[in-house]
Parts: sequence; structure tokens; C-alpha cells
Amino acid sequence: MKPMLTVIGLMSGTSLDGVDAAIIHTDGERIAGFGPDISLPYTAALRQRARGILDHAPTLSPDDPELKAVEYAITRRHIDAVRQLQALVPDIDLIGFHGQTILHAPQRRQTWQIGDAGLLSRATGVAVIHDFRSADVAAGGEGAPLVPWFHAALLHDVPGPVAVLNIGGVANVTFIDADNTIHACDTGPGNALLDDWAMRHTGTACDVDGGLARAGTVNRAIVEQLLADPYFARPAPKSLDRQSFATALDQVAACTPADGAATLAAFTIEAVRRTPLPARPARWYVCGGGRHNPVLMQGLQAALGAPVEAVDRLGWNGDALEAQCFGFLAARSARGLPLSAPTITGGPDGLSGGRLTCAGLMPVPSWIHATSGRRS
Ligand SMILES: Nc1ncnc2c1ncn2[C@@H]1O[C@H](COP(=O)(O)OP(=O)(O)OP(=O)(O)O)[C@@H](O)[C@H]1O
Ligand SMILES: CC(=O)N[C@H]1[C@@H]2OC[C@@H](O2)[C@@H](O)[C@@H]1O[C@H](C)C(=O)O
Repeated sequence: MKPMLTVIGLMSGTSLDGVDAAIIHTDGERIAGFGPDISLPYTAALRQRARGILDHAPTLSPDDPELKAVEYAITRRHIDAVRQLQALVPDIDLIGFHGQTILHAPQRRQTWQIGDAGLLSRATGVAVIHDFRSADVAAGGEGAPLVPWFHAALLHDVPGPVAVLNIGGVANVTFIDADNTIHACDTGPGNALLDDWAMRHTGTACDVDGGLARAGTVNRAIVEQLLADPYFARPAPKSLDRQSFATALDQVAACTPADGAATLAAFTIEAVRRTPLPARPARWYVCGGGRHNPVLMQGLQAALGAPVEAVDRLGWNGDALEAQCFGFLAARSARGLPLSAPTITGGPDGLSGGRLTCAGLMPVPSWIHATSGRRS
């Protein structure tokens, strides 16, 4: 076994804003350090086409020509990101490629991330681990969130109970108890509803710095209606699709743009507050793009009754964290280590995941664990 791997992690999240790529030095348990990271945005046209695919994913054939074209364009963007990092750090052992989630329905044993791992491996000359969620979903787990093992590795010297909250398109929490048990789930909406609302009313991709929400008044009755969704009464583990609460936009449709934004921001915040956790976190650390929105951060601080800070305060890189995570998970997969757990996704104890793709005649690296998925 090679002791420490140099891995590029790639994440393109539910916000559909682009590709984050980051280098991590890890054996899948310890983190020896991080290398450079970059973000390559999707063009507005690609973002719109990806959104079209996401909106129609439940009825799409895997051979749909537009799906294939968008998958190709997204893969090319990932190849560009990897090549830029390879120009800085040529000796890369492995790539962890999340792909673009277009559908997540674990109750139907379905989770769908698009992206061509074979093309990525051929174009970069590096072995790729991808399809991180399917094994857990096939075994009855939620398949998400998968970031908790990484948060736990980073938090090893931070005493629990502590929570890490990721506010991406969807929001998810990792909770580490005083005895180091890891619990997790998706809390509810993150920025996705706010993004869609801002696009509808201002033509901008998000409510920049919470400007719209700050000018509005929260409609508490609508927030309560939104929180009546059965998802919030379910115990963890549980996970969401980007579109799980898409009808919320209809429920705020009669609000002014500012009041609608304020109400959707309050929905995100209140969903976090009501998330069933085994104990109250002594501190909350926030990552994901939502930590740049002061309305969300101040609202969380007021609602949670404990200090709320951006993860950057811990010295973490809050923008590269998810990409680093999929590098870390690729190293775990290469070693056959678990990616999930009963208290994280509800999947079986000890289950690894991910699939290995080594394109063409590339030899399978000797340090790849025999159970780390099939070669394609
Ligand atoms: N200055 C800002 N003001 C308000 N919102 C912001 C700002 N910067 C980023 N965001 C929000 O952060 C989002 C991007 O967050 P992030 O990159 O964490 O999402 P993601 O990784 O795609 O999602 P997920 O974690 O659900 O997969 C944007 O869509 C936007 O809503
Ligand atoms: C199916 C899917 O892609 N889920 C994402 C999404 O974005 C946030 C939240 O919903 C989380 O569950 C997950 O991503 C993070 C990286 C995870 O798996 O931990």
C-alpha cells in the first residue's frame, strides 16, 4: 500500500455553478495536507442546459441525446480543471470524480450522477474513482450525505458535540458527539430555492450577500406551511433531491421579491434548527456558498443558541472543502474503507463504495484494494 496518495477531488454541486477541483494528500484516514484548488464555473448556457436535464431527469432515458451532450460538456469542464491542477502538481495518483447529480431518490433506490469517468481517465492519464453513492443506495442507505467521514477526519482534535453545516443547493449537517460518533443528514433547503427566486425576480444567479432577503419581512405562516412537509418529521438518516421543495416557490409566489427571499431564507434556517440531532452542538461551523450570505449566517446565529462560525475560522478552505472531500473518499474507496455508516446514511456498517475506471491499457495501481469496485 502506498502510504499517502496525492488525489484530485472533483465536485460539481447541486447549485450547478461549476466544478470545484482540489488536491489532497491522504491515505483515506489521515490528511497529510492540501495542494492547490480551483473553481471553473459553468457557462450560463451550460448551467441552463444542465438545469433542463435536472428538471426532466425522472423521465429521461440514459441514452437521451441532450443528456449525453450535457454529460460530455460537463466532463470536458472537469478535464480542464484536472489539467490545470496537473500543470501545478504533475504527479497525481488518483482522481475522485463525484459527477453532477441530476436525480436523487433513494426511496426508489435511485441516485444519478452524470459524467464520463472513462473519458476523464483517458484525457488525464489518471485512474478515476466515481459513482460514490450507488453502493450505499443499493444496500438501502440514503447515499447522502457522504462528507461526514471527511469532516470527522478534519475535526479530530476539536472536542464534540460539534456540528458542521454545509449550505449548498441543499443543506446537510455532520454532527460529532462527545463520544466521537458521527451522525448526519440533509437538513432541508440550502440556497437552491433562494437562487431560483433571485433568478426569477432579479435575473441574478443568487441573492448576492442576502441583499434581497435583508430588505424583506419573513412570512411566518408560510414558513410553518413549508415546514409541514413530512420530511421534517422524519428521523435521520435522511437525504434530499435538489428539487425536493421546488413547490415552495409557488407558496411564496404572492410575496414581494424581498419578502419571498426573506421567507425562503427563514425556511432554510428554521429547517436547520429543527433537524433531529442526538444532542445540542456546542458550536456550529458552516461551509458551502451559503456561508457568504450574511442573512443566513445571522439568522442561524440567532436561531441555534450556540456560536455559529464559518469553517474558515478553523483554518479550513470553505470553498474547496467538498472537492477535497471527494479526493479523500476516493482514497478511502481505493483502500476499501467505508464511505458511509448506519448513523450517516442508514446504509450497512463497513460498506465501501465508488467504482474504479482506468482507461485503456493503464495498469490498475498496486495500492488499489481488491474490493474497490470494478474496472471499466
Ligand atoms: N455572496 C453570496 N451571497 C449569497 N449567496 C451566495 C454568495 N456566494 C455564494 N452563494 C450561494 O452559494 C451557492 C453555491 O454554493 P456551493 O458551491 O456550496 O453549492 P454546491 O456545492 O453546488 O451545492 P451542494 O453542496 O448542495 O452540492 C450559490 O448558488 C449561492 O446561492
Ligand atoms: C445526491 C447529492 O448529490 N446530494 C448532495 C446535495 O448537496 C448537499 C446535500 O445534497 C448532500 O447530501 C450531497 O452532497 C454532499 C457533498 C455530501 O454527499 O455530503
